[in-house]
Amino acid sequence: MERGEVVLETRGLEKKYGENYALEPLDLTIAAGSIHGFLGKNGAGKSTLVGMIAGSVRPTAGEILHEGTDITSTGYTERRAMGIHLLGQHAELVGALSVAENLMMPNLPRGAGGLVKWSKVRSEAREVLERYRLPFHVSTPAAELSLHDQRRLAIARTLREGGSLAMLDEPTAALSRSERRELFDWIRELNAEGQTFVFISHYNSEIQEICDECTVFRDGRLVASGVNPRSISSAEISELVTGTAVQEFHRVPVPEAQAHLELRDFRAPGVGPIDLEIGRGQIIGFVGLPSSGAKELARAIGGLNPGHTGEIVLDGKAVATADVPAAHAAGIAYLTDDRIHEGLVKEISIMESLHLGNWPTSRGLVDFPAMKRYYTSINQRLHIRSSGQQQPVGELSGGNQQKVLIGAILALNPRVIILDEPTVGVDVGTKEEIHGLMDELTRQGISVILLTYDADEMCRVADIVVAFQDQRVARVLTGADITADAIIDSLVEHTGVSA
Ligand SMILES: Nc1ncnc2c1ncn2[C@@H]1O[C@H](COP(=O)(O)OP(=O)(O)OP(=O)(O)O)[C@@H](O)[C@H]1O
Repeated sequence: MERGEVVLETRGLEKKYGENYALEPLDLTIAAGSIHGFLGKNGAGKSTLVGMIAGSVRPTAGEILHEGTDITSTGYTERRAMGIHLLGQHAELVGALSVAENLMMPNLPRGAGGLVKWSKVRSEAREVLERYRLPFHVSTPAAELSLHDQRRLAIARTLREGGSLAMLDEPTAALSRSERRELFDWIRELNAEGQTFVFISHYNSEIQEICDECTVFRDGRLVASGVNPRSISSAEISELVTGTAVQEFHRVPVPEAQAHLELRDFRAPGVGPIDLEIGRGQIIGFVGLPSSGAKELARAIGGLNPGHTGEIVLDGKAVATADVPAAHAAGIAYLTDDRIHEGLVKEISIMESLHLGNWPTSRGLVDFPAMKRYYTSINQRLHIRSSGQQQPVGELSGGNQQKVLIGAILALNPRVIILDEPTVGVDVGTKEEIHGLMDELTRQGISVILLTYDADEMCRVADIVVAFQDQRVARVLTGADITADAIIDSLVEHTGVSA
């Protein structure tokens, strides 16, 4: 197909759940050889649209044409064979299967009699791993890779499959800067060879860097199309997405504060010894490459990385965080970056999810009015897009699930909160609301430990940044020294690897 010809077209394509539109009737074209961005607030309908194009979500009405052929009733597998691929928001790997099998499925090379040629599976997989510079062993089961590495493997698989249209739904979520850079290099390389992409991201800078054209959705409706993201400013993109001007939140730093959380000769699997003090009402950032100790320490404090020695002292008293319930009892709550496996139970309603394991009671009975009041207050604050408090969280969009998870952490009334990638998957407006909320919590005396791969976010909200390397604290940044470059340099200096 020639560059510029229509590779995909939708006519009156719509999706309703019950009476509610996830996506109103939509006419859209995607040009061959383009990198087409889909932008929009949480719950705007972006994932629904790519799901309908890929064949994993059934439209309520309308048509989808691929290279001029109506594929509306064509199944998901057939669409893959036609070259339509979707990398969804979750890794979508088969945990029990090896890296090689995950990469080569469903088209495993076969010999006479249909027998799988395993040596070929492994050698072809090795080539893909080499091409995408992924240091995995082909025989390792995917489940043994970290969430982060599973994501990289899933990206490599989608890009390897190529075809006429590759759709990437928030592919950079929780990737480090260097991995983003690599991903963009791969995308550009493949695009130069003619590959068409749909790219979904909540980062305006990424949209401006990689997309030729974009379409903007709001609350299930197309609000702008044919937008060249490089011809407008980032603030203008934010305004298109949210419908209002978005004010960036900048925290007034709290450089010093009375000790609140202290770690003394603290050691946990993959980290230590650590001696560290966190002041009351401070936001302290932990940065580090995978296995540096940053995440390991945060998880150990939150009770997710058992087997630690040494002391955690909170408000002058030693506390136990041997597991998550113990950490909660001590007043320490951890917001996971893995909401699918560690966060939410998909079948449970929003209202119940906000109190998972911690239902308010009155005279020994579940206090439903209190649960309802809490739902209302969180909803006023974070604007969860849903059909109501009873909707199962599994039916919410990714960003709205994240809002529920944040609400669930706050319902624990913690004294210390550990936020692991709190704004991944949330739209530009909500991101600023979450930053404002963090600031407000610290003014109430709550201390925050923040992990984020977004250096800009770290600079805007952290009072102190602790850089980890080789399982120890390598550097502490404060005040004007907290800059994106300094954060990246502090990793590069010690490792020679760019962050
Ligand atoms: N199975 C379902 N049942 C009911 N409603 C659903 C279901 N799946 C999605 N929705 C609704 O469809 C709407 C669009 O969701 P979608 O996931 O497409 O949003 P999105 O633009 O991708 O958002 P995000 O940026 O948060 O990922 C949301 O309001 C969501 O709650």
